[in-house]
Amino acid sequence: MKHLITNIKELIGINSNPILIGSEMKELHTIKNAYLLIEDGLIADFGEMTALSETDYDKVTDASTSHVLPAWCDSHTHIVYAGNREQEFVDRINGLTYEEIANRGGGILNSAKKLQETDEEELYRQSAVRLEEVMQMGTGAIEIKSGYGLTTEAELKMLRVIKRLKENYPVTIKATFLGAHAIPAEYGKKRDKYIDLLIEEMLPQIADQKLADYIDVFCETGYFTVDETIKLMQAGKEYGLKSKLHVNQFTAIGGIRAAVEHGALSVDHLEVLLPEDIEMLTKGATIPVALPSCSYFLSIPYTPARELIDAQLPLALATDYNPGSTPSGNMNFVVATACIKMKLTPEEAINAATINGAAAMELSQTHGSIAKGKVANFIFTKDIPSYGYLPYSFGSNHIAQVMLQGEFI
Ligand SMILES: N=CN[C@@H](CCC(=O)O)C(=O)O
Ligand SMILES: [Zn+2]
Repeated sequence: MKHLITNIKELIGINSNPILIGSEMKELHTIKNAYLLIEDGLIADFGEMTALSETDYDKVTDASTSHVLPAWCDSHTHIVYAGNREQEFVDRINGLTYEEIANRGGGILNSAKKLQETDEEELYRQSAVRLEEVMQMGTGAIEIKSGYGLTTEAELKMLRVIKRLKENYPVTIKATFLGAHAIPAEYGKKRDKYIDLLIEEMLPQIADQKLADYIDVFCETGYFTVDETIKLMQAGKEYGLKSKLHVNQFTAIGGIRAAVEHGALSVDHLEVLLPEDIEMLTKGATIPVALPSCSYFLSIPYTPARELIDAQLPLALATDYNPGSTPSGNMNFVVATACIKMKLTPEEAINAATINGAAAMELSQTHGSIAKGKVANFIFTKDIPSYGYLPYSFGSNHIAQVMLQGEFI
């Protein structure tokens, strides 16, 4: 099946590099008045309209009112959860902090209780609604974490739901095991017993059933220590799982050094960064990932993204869609907020949300840019004056249509 898209106002994100680093992120290559040829769900060709040679196509679509860019690659989400935490939102408005709510048994443990009480079918149904919502907002590849189960049974349930979503939707999904999201209350002072459960009971079953691509740990004061994080990264590695870590959200305790030294794929959050953390990142290949919607929702500092890019590091942007700190999966808002609050240029923000997001999921050979052979995942915009208008005119929906795997959804 050959589908030709003609007269594209501007085709955006033409790039064959697997990741863009530092000043490279400023470049966003485009072609004005372009065509795009899609064959069997992949990009077969593209170029200027004037270079298009006459051939037979099965379908032709005129895109003369659209800018076309790669679908978003959201490398950090927790979209499989049960219910919501709207009450905690109101509690925070009334003066409690995220930490105070967690210390009273709210937060992650609140979501874990809800998820344990929800059957697998209902959990799938609620999660599928969220996945469909983010696809309509332009997301074509997404990472989804477990971590609201915190028992073997409930963690496996979450990961099976992710597997079913993978099978049923035309969006590329990577699954991450985040059993080390919080210590369940019943383990109290016996935290070592919970770490043993993660390593000796959960990991082997998850690996045996091929339910996860990565392992994650919430390395943070009050959650998991650096030593525990290292132990879990090493255990994951024995089962072939690279790490993608939650680090430096509230405090800088040395998680970044551990991540880089143990070859983590990404370090995510980074709202609180010390100069030595940035220095450490320049010595390794671990990708920093910023989550600006989380900063927005919790009123915590924004990741110093300018400093990271100016240190010649790559940067990826993701949503962190979850019920507690970021009940939003809108990558368009993430891109706009990165420009408005973190001083990224529109070019840097779009690159961070596409090709660098793909790299943070090891998908950049197939996703995240316009290049021959890549999956035909695109956002077709409404009639806007330029791609910079997307973050500038924040909060409006500028998407006319989304194409995933060569089909309009
Ligand atoms: N920080 C850790 N985990 C999630 C939020 C957890 C929650 O509040 O449910 C995050 O990435 O922000
Ligand atoms: Zn998260």
